[in-house]
Order: sequence, then C-alpha cells, then structure tokens
Amino acid sequence: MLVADRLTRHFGGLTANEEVCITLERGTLHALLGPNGAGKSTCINMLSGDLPPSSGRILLGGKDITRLSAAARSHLGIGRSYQRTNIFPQFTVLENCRLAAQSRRPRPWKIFTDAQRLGDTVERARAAVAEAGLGGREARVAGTLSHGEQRQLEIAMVLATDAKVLLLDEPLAGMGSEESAKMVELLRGLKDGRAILLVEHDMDAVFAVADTITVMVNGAVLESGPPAQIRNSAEVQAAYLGEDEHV
Ligand SMILES: Nc1ncnc2c1ncn2[C@@H]1O[C@H](COP(=O)(O)OP(=O)(O)OP(=O)(O)O)[C@@H](O)[C@H]1O
Repeated sequence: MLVADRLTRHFGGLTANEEVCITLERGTLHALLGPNGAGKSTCINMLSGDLPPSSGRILLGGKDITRLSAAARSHLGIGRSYQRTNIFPQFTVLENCRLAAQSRRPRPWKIFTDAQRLGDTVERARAAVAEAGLGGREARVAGTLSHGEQRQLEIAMVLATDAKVLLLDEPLAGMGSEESAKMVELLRGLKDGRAILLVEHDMDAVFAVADTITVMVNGAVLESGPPAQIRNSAEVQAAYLGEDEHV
C-alpha cells in the first residue's frame, strides 16, 4: 500500500536516514523499532510529508507521492499521530473528531453551507470515536480525559480523516500497563482494511501486535521481518535488544 524506497535524509553532515526501505501492507501492522536517535521519527516525518527526503521515493498504491505536501497526502488517505498529544483540549471529543473529519473536505472551513455534508462529517466523527473505544464520551471536554483516553482520541482524529494508512508515533508513550493493554487491543482492531506503521518503544506491545518489525540503528535498517525472526536475530540482540530480558 505504502512503500518507502531507499529514503535518505541528511541534516547537514548527519545522515538521519540512509536508504531506508519499508513496505506497509493492508491488513497488517508494521512496527519500527530502534534506540533513541536511530531515525524513526525522521522516517515517519518523511512518510507523512512533514519532512522532504534528501533522496529516495515514497509510493502509495504504486503512485509516486514523494513531492506531495502533508495535506495532499492526508487527502489520499495517509493519517498520522504525533509523539506529543495533539488535541484541542477545550473542545469536546466529538468536536475534535469533527474538525479532523472536516479537514479532509475540499473547502474545510465552509462548514455551515451544506447541512447534508456536515451531517456526513458528524457521522464519520461519531464512527471514529466509537472505533477508537471512546463511545459514550462524545460530549466530554477533551482536556478532562485521562492521558490514555487522550491518546485514544488522537487515534480517533486520525480515523475521522478516513485514513487507510496510519502512521502512529509512540501512541503508548506515558501510559500505565492497563492503558497500554487497551491501546494494544485497539491497534489490533484497526488493522482491518488499513496499513499501520507503529513507532513504539514498548517492546511487549510491539511484539504483541506487530506482523512485521523493522529495526533501525544509526539511520539504517538493520533487519526487517516477522516478530519471531527479530526476536531470535543475533544481530538485533547484539545491536539493540541484547540487554532487554523480555525479548
Ligand atoms: N531537524 C533536525 N535537525 C538536525 N538533526 C536532526 C533533526 N531531526 C533529527 N535529527 C537527528 O537525526 C537523528 C535521528 O533522529 P530521530 O528523531 O529520527 O530518531 P528517533 O529514532 O526517532 O529517536 P527517538 O526514539 O529519540 O525519537 C538524530 O541524531 C537526531 O539528532
């Protein structure tokens, strides 16, 4: 569905990503692992259109989208969440999702001109809230939700844009074990009909939910494969996972 083909990004003399290749398939979750500074955020930023690559290509359904803006990619069905929670805290859960859904419309801010379309947007927002596990909390002011629920709301906002490719940057950050377990369940349910890229430090969560894992070290892909292969890779253990007894 989405292909990163030899993506490279330099920052001055530093090579943050070097010829990174990643393929996201519909119906699967692909996790991107690596120590701090490995280049995961740089990679997700290039895929979302927040950062232009120095070289390499990004293909969506075979079409070259390397030069498209983040907004144009959103219209094509690529949605992303950010490491830091990115909601409007003073708005309700439903309003946050409605604004996200609205952003996909051709003229996003002309919302009072077409009641039928506005209705569609609200329906999409409601469906996204439900799918993200926040059903019943539509009228809650977002800033009063728990941390875990705010991260769920972020996911709901991505879903409200009708994204078919989800780029999720550390959705479990700062969560307790109960909240994490809930998020893992949520992620599992989101695979259906979508392709997901998950950048996440929580190993237990990654191994519980990923179909494919790519490990990056120093800006380059060290190894990519199913969880069992990564778990048993001597190279991965030596470079990165060796000291983690969960793996
Ligand atoms: N805008 C920037 N300008 C200069 N250097 C940058 C920039 N963004 C990232 N880097 C550098 O590129 C390298 C890769 O950083 P990146 O944030 O992609 O890693 P990461 O794997 O996401 O790390 P973390 O797990 O800490 O988020 C690091 O050495 C970082 O300092």
